[in-house]
Amino acid sequence: MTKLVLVAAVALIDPDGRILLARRPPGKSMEGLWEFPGGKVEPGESPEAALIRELEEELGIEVKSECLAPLTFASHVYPNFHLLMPLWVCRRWSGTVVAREGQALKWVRPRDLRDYPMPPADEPLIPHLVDLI
Ligand SMILES: Nc1nc2c([nH]c(=O)n2[C@@H]2O[C@H](COP(=O)(O)OP(=O)(O)OP(=O)(O)O)[C@@H](O)[C@H]2O)c(=O)[nH]1
Repeated sequence: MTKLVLVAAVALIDPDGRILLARRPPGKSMEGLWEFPGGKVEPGESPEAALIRELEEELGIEVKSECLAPLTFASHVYPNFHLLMPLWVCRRWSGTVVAREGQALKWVRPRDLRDYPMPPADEPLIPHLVDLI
């Protein structure tokens, strides 16, 4: 079996029920695709801690673990690895979302998510968000 990669991701939801997508920058794998904020879980790190760290690094916001609610997960075979990606939802954070890594950001209504090309692992997650909001 190929390497299992654990990635923690979140649907941040604003008071209007829109979800934050971030665009993968040029030069990265799957560049230009829109994804949920998050990233790889480092050895010895909990998935929640990894997500909280990534949200601070990428978006400059502070999230408390109590404000993360598990929603669903993606399990997807990419050519070089198997992605296992739990998806949390979060409606409460402190600070203002800013693109700290120069990535494009967009708040998107669930029914419009299909207008934003996402990595193939993410597509099965969309109906869960449509149902939730
Ligand atoms: N954050 C995030 N990553 C996702 C999503 N969907 C998806 O397939 N991924 C994949 O999960 C991995 C997350 O890695 P990362 O963001 O921490 O690191 P990276 O892009 O620097 O890694 P890479 O360039 O080695 O792929 C990437 O391979 C990314 O393509 C998603 O919705 N959010």
